Amino acid sequence: MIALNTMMIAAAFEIIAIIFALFWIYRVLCYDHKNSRNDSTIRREVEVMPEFVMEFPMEEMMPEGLTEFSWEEVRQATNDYNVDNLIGFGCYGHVYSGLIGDMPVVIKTGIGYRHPTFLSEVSYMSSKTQHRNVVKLVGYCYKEGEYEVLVYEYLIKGNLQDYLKEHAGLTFKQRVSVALGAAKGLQHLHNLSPPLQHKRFRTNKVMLDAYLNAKISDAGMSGFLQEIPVGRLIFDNDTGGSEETVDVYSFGLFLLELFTGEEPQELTSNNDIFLWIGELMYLDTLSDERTGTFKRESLISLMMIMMNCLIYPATERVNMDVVVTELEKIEQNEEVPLHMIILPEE
Ligand SMILES: Nc1ncnc2c1ncn2[C@@H]1O[C@H](COP(=O)(O)OP(=O)(O)OP(=O)(O)O)[C@@H](O)[C@H]1O
Repeated sequence: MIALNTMMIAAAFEIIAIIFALFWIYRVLCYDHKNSRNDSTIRREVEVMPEFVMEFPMEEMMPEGLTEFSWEEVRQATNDYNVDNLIGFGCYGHVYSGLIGDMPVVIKTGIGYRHPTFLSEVSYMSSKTQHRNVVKLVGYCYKEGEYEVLVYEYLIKGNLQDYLKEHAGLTFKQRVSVALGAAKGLQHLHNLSPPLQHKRFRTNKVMLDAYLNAKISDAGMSGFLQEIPVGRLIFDNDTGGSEETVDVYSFGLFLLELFTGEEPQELTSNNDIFLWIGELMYLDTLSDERTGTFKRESLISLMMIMMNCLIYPATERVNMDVVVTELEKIEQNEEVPLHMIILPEE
């Protein structure tokens, strides 16, 4: 028993040493001093950013490729806004599940909020968020000054945060695949021109379909929510970054929650980040019980990605292209070679 403990502690120290070494090598090699701005510059940018910036074209246009549902269709789909169909209360309004025809949908009712540019916002949102890892906006229902409703595809396994609580036995490989799906969704948003930031990315903004494919929800919603006079929403993530680096930071926290099953803590320095990421070493020693087997180098690569997402100053953070590439490598590393798959006998 003592020997086992000593081995576990030695393994833990070995991993810490490797991570620190890799991290410092990375910093020396990759830090772009010329183009870097320090954190206080970025903080100032966040402070002076106008609160109600609109990120979508202002001219009114009819949303293309979206279905316009009637008030009656929405009323029937929600069983007359029956409490049994109510699945949550979001910042935007009440959220219902229901069926329109035979299509399962999620209906977000923005009643009470008045967006004079609703149609152009919806149009913009839909055109920018068409990706297999982004929850699909299928339609809307709108009458100026009276009601506004967004209709999304329904993802049967709900949000990742709740799913993790009920499925602690999700394997390492499944978690990597969820992480990769979510990363690709964010990568798509960030690579748009101009880039679209999610701004409220976290585990409850990632939905899962029946096959555990991850899709980001509320992409492009920040424009809507900025108009709601609740200060908390605007700079939900004041972790010292602006533009896409805020989402990248959130993605680092998302990974920590996904792989530890614990809610993210407040991390205010690189030291805090090291300490929490270090906790992942327990996954190494407990691998069989909690998350199935996986290779140690995959865990180390994952910890490196987390560190590079969470690092201060924000200008040193990686972008989502790098995150996707690195997660793909981990996924391939965890793949069972074809010749090792034993097929059941006929
Ligand atoms: N497309 C979807 N498929 C399945 N469930 C969904 C979908 N969209 C939202 N939900 C669920 O509906 C509930 C409300 O979601 P919503 O995103 O509107 O608000 P929230 O995340 O609870 O809060 P916030 O307003 O801060 O975003 C959550 O339980 C969420 O998981």
